Amino acid sequence: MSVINVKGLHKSYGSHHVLKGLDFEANEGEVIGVIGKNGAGKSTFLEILMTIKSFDGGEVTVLNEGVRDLSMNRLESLRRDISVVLQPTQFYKTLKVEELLRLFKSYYKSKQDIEKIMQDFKLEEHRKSYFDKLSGGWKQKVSLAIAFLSEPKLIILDEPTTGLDPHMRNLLWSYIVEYNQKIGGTVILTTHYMDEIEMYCDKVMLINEGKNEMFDTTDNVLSSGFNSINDYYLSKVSV
Ligand SMILES: Nc1ncnc2c1ncn2[C@@H]1O[C@H](COP(=O)(O)OP(=O)(O)OP(=O)(O)O)[C@@H](O)[C@H]1O
Repeated sequence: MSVINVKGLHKSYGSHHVLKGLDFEANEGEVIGVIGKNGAGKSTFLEILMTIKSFDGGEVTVLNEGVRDLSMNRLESLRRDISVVLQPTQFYKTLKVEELLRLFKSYYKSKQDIEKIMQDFKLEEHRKSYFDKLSGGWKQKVSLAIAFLSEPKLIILDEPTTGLDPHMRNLLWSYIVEYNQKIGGTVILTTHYMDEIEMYCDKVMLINEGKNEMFDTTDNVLSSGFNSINDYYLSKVSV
């Protein structure tokens, strides 16, 4: 089943034309990595899928809803099925980890057991820590736990593992993979780590010059004569 369908997507910031007719599709249960050099438009693309950024042309359908002309009610109901990891905001600062999870549980009207989430994400040792005082990796873990609280159909993650140590990176990926396998949820993420794409993603899209220069399975890319996704990237994208 199609979860996201994008056709001919255009997005400009003033006179800066960032996305120039991008096509994309995600089906239920797929893990898709979006790659491209700095400034290629990856975050812009993800934010459009998250329904938090407008666009100038093309069609974007998320969970069977065309997102351009949705009423606020329909948009809110659509957003309930999508989890995103956003940059932590000011208000996180004054809350402890456990309080934050309880707050989002009530916000999402989630039936998930906070204790179980806390165990799954191994957050117990920081239960009483203020979010603001945690290291970057721990903040990422808490943000992911929050994302999984709502049992979303779709998870969109912008560079979820940037700046994390290798163990933390593995741990985050194990949560993503488990969510994907247990619930059959769809995951779309950006990363600059080509090894992650190779190990964990079913498909990969390369955004270059505002378009999907390549969108294929990682297996197909590797069997087309490249030793790694990193080799592919280096051969296709100029500095
Ligand atoms: N709100 C904005 N206003 C103006 N220009 C913007 C805005 N957001 C992004 N841009 C520009 O659009 C282009 C694409 O940015 P975007 O953040 O989508 O790229 P990216 O591929 O995610 O980059 P990176 O890998 O560095 O995170 C960049 O040139 C950026 O400067």
